[in-house]
Amino acid sequence: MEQQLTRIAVKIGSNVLTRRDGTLDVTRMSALVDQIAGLHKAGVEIILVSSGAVASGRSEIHPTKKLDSVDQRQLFSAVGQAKLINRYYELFREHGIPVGQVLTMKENFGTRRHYLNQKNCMTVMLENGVIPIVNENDTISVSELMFTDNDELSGLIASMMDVQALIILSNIDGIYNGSPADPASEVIREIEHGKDLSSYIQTSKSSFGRGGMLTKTNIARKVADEGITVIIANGKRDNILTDILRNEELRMKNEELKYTRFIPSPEPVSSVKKWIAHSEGFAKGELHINECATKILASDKAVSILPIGITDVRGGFEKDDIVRIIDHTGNAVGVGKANCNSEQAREAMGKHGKKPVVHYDYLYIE
Ligand SMILES: Nc1ncnc2c1ncn2[C@@H]1O[C@H](COP(=O)(O)OP(=O)(O)O)[C@@H](O)[C@H]1O
Ligand SMILES: N[C@@H](CCC(=O)OP(=O)(O)O)C(=O)O
Repeated sequence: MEQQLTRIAVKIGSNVLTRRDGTLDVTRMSALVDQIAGLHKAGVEIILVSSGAVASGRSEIHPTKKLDSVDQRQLFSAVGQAKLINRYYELFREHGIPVGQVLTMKENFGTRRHYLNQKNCMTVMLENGVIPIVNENDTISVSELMFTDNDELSGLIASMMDVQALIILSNIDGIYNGSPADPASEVIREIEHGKDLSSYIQTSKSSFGRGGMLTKTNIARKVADEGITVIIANGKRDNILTDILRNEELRMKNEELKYTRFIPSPEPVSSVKKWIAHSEGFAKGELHINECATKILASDKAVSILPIGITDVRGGFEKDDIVRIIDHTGNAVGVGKANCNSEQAREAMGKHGKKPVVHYDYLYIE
């Protein structure tokens, strides 16, 4: 066995759990629970990120007047999440496995303190043999507070919980090298670091999904860059999870089994850097750097952002806030945790012999 997987995250997309008519596919859900239960009993710690709240609520409630999209999502998810977690509870109970519900939102990843609180919650669940079932708190996370979709959430969870693999289950066998509808297209089996996939991805989404394949690909790339194997596979196929794990552990070449695997980076990334990598959306300001600093950052050297290389400081930020790093051509090249506030950074800007504005340990270059 090449690599014994001991902790994984599994994301189940809306489409896997819903039938064509939008109702919850309990047969599929039950089959996936059976596989997860088998893996759990074999000693694999599993964090489940499950969509399906909105879809399962939609078939339960029939509003009398027309609702806007926010009202619909809030109403359906409030009803649907209760239904969904109840189903999981019953299905896992048949295997004697306790489950717990974790509802979260984007803001909870914004500060390091909230982030560590969530991490602690899931760690204590795993330590006590409980499977965390995570979903976005759709009832209160609206518009800009929302994750792009649950793929983004699953990436954050995988990174936060230091899993070895993230398995994203959708209703398609993987990423195709063309339109999935074209019979000439094939599933890409392995994706190496740095490969540009944009020309393959269509903007179309499946009927109940939110983000589409593009977000899946972007998230998968980022998570794989942090050293985590990411797999995109078809959750509608029988025994898919069990087959993937066997295949991954033995590194067998099973030609029958199709899925896309993002090869993880061999470089380890510290847990603080992982948090910073996913915190771009919370940036409070920008540090613009000169050409020389840009070149050094792009090299393999471990360097901090020093005031001498900074040409402009934008926005108002406090010490420990997240800031975006912008290169001399105006491109965002990374994110970091500020070592001082924006006033102090402006004061030191362009000067020699000053303390770093972002220390290397708190800097994530994309
Ligand atoms: N190159 C591609 N390979 C595979 N799927 C693609 C590709 N381009 C677009 N897609 C679409 O992405 C969909 C999956 O994304 P999404 O609808 O967000 O699923 P989920 O709800 O499971 O997260 C597929 O059903 C497919 O229609
Ligand atoms: N939180 C939502 C999931 C929405 C979503 O993004 O789903 P998906 O397209 O499966 O990633 C729900 O439970 O309905």
